[in-house]
Amino acid sequence: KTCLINRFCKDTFDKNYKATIGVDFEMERFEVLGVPFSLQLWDTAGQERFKCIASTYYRGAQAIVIVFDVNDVASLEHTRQWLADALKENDPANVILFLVGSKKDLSTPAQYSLMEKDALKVAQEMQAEFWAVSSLTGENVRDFFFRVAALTFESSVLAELERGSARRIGDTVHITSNESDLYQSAPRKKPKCCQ
Ligand SMILES: Nc1nc2c(ncn2[C@@H]2O[C@H](COP(=O)(O)OP(=O)(O)OP(=O)(O)O)[C@@H](O)[C@H]2O)c(=O)[nH]1
Repeated sequence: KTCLINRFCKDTFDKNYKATIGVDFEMERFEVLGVPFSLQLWDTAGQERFKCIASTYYRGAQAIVIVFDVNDVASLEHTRQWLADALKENDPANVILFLVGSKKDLSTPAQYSLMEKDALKVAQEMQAEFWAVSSLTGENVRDFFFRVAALTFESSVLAELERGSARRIGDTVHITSNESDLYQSAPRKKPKCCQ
């Protein structure tokens, strides 16, 4: 997870493993349809002993990205448990899910296509979008995060529209302007007979 975020946010790759302790945070700015939009990326720890700290940061996520190693079947199996943990803190109806297979550079095309079948099944079960990436080569990393930004932007706009329409339904609309205001841009001339 850390390598994936570092590839996208800093365009770097470090092959030395440093476990995330608790949680790390990055912010990336986008412009979607000309509108500035920031994505906060919370990189939570995968090691069992730090899980308890990490899980306190799951709440309120707009998108959940579950990452596994495409060369490790057990890590794909484990994604169901990660999803269950993340959904304890979130309403599944309000969250966008991604299943991401990492380290694609380490698998041969034959190995990859075997694994892809299983990953697509799991993704379908989860109702998640599946992406395979390599943080080492950068394959698919930018496209993946742009997709996350596009879908979270869309869900923010929809949520804002819903809040707006709820306000309109409950409100009473007072019309306070007098007739003359309505014609400000083109004042009516008095008919000749009244002058
Ligand atoms: N070849 C290859 N190695 C990778 C790739 N992504 C990560 N690694 C290596 O895998 C190890 C773990 O990567 P991290 O990104 O730190 O894993 P993590 O999920 O953040 O781990 P935790 O912080 O413990 O949750 C590191 O040694 C990385 O160099 C990749 O795309 N290709």
